[in-house]
Amino acid sequence: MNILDKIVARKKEEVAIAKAKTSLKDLENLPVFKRDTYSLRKFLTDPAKTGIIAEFKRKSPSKGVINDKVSVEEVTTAYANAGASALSVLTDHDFFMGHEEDLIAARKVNQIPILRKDFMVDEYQIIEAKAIGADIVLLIAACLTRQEVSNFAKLAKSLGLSTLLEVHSAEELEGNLDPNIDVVGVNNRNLKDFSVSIDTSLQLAEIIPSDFLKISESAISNPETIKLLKKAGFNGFLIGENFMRTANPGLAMADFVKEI
Ligand SMILES: O=C(O)c1ccccc1NCC(=O)[C@H](O)[C@H](O)COP(=O)(O)O
Repeated sequence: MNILDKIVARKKEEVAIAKAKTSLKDLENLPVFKRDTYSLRKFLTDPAKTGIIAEFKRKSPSKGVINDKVSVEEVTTAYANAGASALSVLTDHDFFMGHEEDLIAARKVNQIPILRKDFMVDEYQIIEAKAIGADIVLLIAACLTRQEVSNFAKLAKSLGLSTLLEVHSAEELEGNLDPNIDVVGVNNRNLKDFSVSIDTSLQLAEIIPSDFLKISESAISNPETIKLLKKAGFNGFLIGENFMRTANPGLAMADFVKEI
């Protein structure tokens, strides 16, 4: 079993527990569920923003603990003030030391789109994402069938959420380009063996149809890479560890954006 298989197996158990604890009706009755959402497309194409989707990430399977000393409110507001187009907040507990409460806290203090960074395996999580304050859901092609991608993206659209489809290869891209997807993300990290290469983004950029915005995800650690990715047509850049490994991730982002 590779790490992605393990995460997905655990996620299915967690969803079963969550469903037994909180009904869909209870989620839909929360005031936050009824709010207007922020559009990822709108914020990614705003020239006043940087295109960076800045991630709050305490721990990862590939790096272990990155930073468990900082506050989600302080870091995410500093990211927003540094020009983030959107925020990404991990809500997976077991593998990333994240929590739904982190996203709830980030929502209370930010007025830009927030991605629920988790492994979606069930429609329940899409509804839950809206109920905890997210604006964007992540659909990882490697974890889902084409039918699930299509169904989940349709549900997300009906709730006013943006959908980010994550791919790592041409095979994952082809057949998953559903019209309800807003943005295609190319993950430079192979989630099965943790190898990373920016070339994955550069190669796939050419075959992502122009009607989808595109972002590059993972292993982005210097401004030169952003320049290269922009030239290849990327509208956005998902960055976690490079900021989170410092004592002051918001300041790290502010310094980084001076160079892009
Ligand atoms: O980051 C990991 O080790 C990882 C392992 C298994 C599944 C997913 C994983 N990461 C999720 C991500 O895609 C990243 O958190 C995100 O793209 C930011 O990457 P980075 O800037 O390299 O922290």
